[in-house]
Amino acid sequence: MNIEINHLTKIYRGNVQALSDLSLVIPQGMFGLVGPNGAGKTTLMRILVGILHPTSGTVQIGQYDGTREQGRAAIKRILGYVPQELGMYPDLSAREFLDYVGVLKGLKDRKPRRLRVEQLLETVALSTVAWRKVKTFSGGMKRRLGIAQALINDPQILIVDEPTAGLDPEERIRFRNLLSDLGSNRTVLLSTHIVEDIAQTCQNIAVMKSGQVLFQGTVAQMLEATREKVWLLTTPGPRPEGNFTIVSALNMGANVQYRVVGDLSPRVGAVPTEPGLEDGYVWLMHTDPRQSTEAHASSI
Ligand SMILES: Nc1ncnc2c1ncn2[C@@H]1O[C@H](COP(=O)(O)OP(=O)(O)OP(=O)(O)O)[C@@H](O)[C@H]1O
Repeated sequence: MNIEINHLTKIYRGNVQALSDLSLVIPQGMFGLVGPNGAGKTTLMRILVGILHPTSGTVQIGQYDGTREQGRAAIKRILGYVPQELGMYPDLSAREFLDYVGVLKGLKDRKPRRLRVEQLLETVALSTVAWRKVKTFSGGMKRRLGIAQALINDPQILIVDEPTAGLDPEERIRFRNLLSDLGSNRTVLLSTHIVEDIAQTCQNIAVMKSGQVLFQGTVAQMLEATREKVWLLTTPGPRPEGNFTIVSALNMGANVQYRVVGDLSPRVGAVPTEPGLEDGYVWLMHTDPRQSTEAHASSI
C-alpha cells in the first residue's frame, strides 16, 4: 500500500513552520525517513497517523484520503503507530498491557484476543518475560513492546518514530531485524536521525531538513549522488579547513587521516574514496541541493 503526500505544509502556533510544501511517495516495504532534530519528521508522522492536521496539502494512503474525516477513520484501522515516547502502564505486565491495548482496539472476544497477544509476544521475542512489569524492562524491551502494541490489529502500514534512540548496539540490531521482517509484507515507515539504521534495512529513503525533502530515492542513488565528494586527507598538523565537512578523523601516529565530504579538487594529500550512506547524508546537509541542479540528478 502506497502513501502519497502532496504539498504538505504545517505551521504551528507562534508561526513555526515545521513542514513546507512537502511532497513524497512512500511505496510498500521498508522506507527510511532521515533528518536532523527539528527537520519535521515527527510532525509528518503525526499528520499521517491522523492526530495532527496539516495547514495545507493532502495525504492519500492507499485509496483513503487522509484530509477527510471518513478517510482518517479508515486509515486508523489499517495503520499502527509507534511514537517516540509511548505511554505505558508501568505496573502492568507486558501481557496485561497488550491485552489492554487489544480491548481498546476493539478485540472484544477474550480468547482470540489472548491468542493474538501471545503471537505478538512471540514476534517481538518477549514471551519469556511477558509476566514481568513493564517498569522493569530495558529501553530495548520497551521499544519491542511498543511495536507489539502497534501490531495488535495487524496493520498494513506501520509507522515508527526514532526506534533505536538510546538502545545498545545489540538491541539496535535486533530491533532493525524485527522491522525488516515486518517490512516484508507491509509498508514500514521508519524515522530516524541515525543513518546506519536505514542503511542496513531500507531500499528507499528520504532525507528531510527544515520541513522539506532534500532527497528521495534509493540508497544506491544517494551513494551515486555523493560519488567524487568523499576524500581522505592526511595531514601531519592541525585540522584542515576549507569548504568541506570532516566526517571522521583517524589518528595514525605522526599523521591524522581525515575523511571529508565536499567539493574538493584533487590536491596533495587528498585521495578520493568510495562514499557510504553517512557521507551522502553529510553531503546533503553540507550543500542544499534545492539550490543546485547539477550534482543531484536524483534529488527532487
Ligand atoms: N507543538 C508544537 N508547537 C510549536 N512548534 C513545534 C511543535 N512541535 C514541533 N514543533 C517545531 O516544529 C519543528 C519540527 O519538529 P519535529 O518534532 O516535527 O521534528 P523532528 O524531525 O521529529 O525532530 P526530532 O528528531 O527532534 O523529534 C521544530 O522546529 C519544532 O520545534
